[in-house]
Amino acid sequence: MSQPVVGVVMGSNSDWPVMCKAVEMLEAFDIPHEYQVVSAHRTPDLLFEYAETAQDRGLKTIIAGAGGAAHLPGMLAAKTIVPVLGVPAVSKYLKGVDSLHSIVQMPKGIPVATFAIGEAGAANAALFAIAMLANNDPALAKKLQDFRETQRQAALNMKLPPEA
Ligand SMILES: Nc1c(C(=O)O)ncn1[C@@H]1O[C@H](COP(=O)(O)O)[C@@H](O)[C@H]1O
Repeated sequence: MSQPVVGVVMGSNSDWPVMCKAVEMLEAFDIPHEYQVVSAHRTPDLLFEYAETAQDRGLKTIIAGAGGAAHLPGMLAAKTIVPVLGVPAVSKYLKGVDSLHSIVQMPKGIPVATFAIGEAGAANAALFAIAMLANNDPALAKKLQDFRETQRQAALNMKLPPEA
């Protein structure tokens, strides 16, 4: 795959069941991407290096997922002007509401675009990154329109009650 334009990072490999939904979406749209564990708490030096090199390495967006005291997206945003899309991971005890509140309440001046808790948030963060890339890529814009159309048809074809 060519040089990554979207970076997907997560605080722990325990976030993978959520964050793989972002990776799967990027793969479905053939977006060059990379993914790895980066933690503001456990690997702060790596976080700084990741953020400081992101723009020069060609990343156009970073999707960052973390749970609990989810400082990863905000600290990345503090260190780079590459747009950061935050995904609240589902946490064990507070079910991701803690992650959501940690990510969404950024101080004025350092934005993190915050998505829904869990799998839908991860998939939507990837779709949002794709939509931003599609602004300058007509072929990708067409793919995104086709995706919407497929989804629309699937909803129109839904039967009630749902089949088992
Ligand atoms: N929130 C963060 C950060 C961070 O914000 O940098 N680093 C790890 N974590 C989170 O800790 C949770 C538990 O991690 P473990 O399962 O490894 O104990 C994960 O959801 C991770 O995102």
